[in-house]
Amino acid sequence: MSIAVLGAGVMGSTLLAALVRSGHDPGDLVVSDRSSGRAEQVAAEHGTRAAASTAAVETADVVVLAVKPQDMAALIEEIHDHVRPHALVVSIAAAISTDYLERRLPEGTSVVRAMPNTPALVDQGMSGMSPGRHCTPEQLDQARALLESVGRVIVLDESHQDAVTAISGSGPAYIFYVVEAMIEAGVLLGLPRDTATELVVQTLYGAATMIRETGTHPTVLREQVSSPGGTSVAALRALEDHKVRAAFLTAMEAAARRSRELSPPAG
Ligand SMILES: NC(=O)C1=CN([C@@H]2O[C@H](COP(=O)(O)OP(=O)(O)OC[C@H]3O[C@@H](n4cnc5c(N)ncnc54)[C@H](OP(=O)(O)O)[C@@H]3O)[C@@H](O)[C@H]2O)C=CC1
Ligand SMILES: O=C(O)[C@@H]1CCC=N1
Repeated sequence: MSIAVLGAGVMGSTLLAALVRSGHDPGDLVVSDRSSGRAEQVAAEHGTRAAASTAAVETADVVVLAVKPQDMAALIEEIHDHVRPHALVVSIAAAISTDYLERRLPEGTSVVRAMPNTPALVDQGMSGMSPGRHCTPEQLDQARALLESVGRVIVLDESHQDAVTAISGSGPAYIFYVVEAMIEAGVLLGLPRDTATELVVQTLYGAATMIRETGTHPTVLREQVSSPGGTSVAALRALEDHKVRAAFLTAMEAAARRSRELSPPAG
């Protein structure tokens, strides 16, 4: 199966690397970018080919659109006459609906909208995907296999994609922000920065592994850490005083709203 990745930025290059790691023949993979130098550099790193977007899609069974939402209209116009009749188009762009893609691609083109995240770089990604009108079950499986090469995948109604973008798409940014803040706190408390970093990163990794492996509700896990009258409840009281939980709710509402704002009209 031949796959073209259009856009060799953070996500395009991450997906390309993962496809090679998961056993795809690099000869079946081609990457393009607005900057041909960037496409060639990314292709060389992974032993794949680089080409112009038009040439890349001419031989592709699956076309991955990995450009920013603002660049999508121009890219689709560019490739419109070159997409193969039975190709599957998978867009990973925030805010771009399947309806928008279907109206601009040749009539009947099969489309999947997906929202992965950057932990795909270490095969621990989380993707939510939604099929378009013409996507067959086999093509949905094809898209699933592609995204499973970088982590977990759920299929859900497209009406939830702004929420997926706000939670798991942008989610790594919030987690890194919390990690930064905890490291800074460690430095404030007198720890060397590398010691603070090791303590925080392993704590995050351990806590995430516990949630995943025990299946225990996070509230129960938090209660297990919180000794009566102890240190954890003192810290959690301060987080409540500063309305951190409310801040997270507001933040993710803002991300979903931004996703809706970025969404161009379908017609
Ligand atoms: N970063 C993330 O965490 C996630 C991003 N996404 C989505 O993935 C998409 C890509 O994001 P990201 O990788 O971060 O963005 P980047 O800006 O890193 O990568 C996009 C690349 O596409 C290039 N490009 C622009 N127009 C074209 C074109 N017409 N043909 C070929 N290449 C083109 C850009 O060039 P130039 O630099 O010149 O603009 C850039 O190199 C976005 O739509 C985003 O919403 C989804 C999930 C997570
Ligand atoms: O910030 C963004 O717009 C993109 C979409 C999800 C993660 N990064």
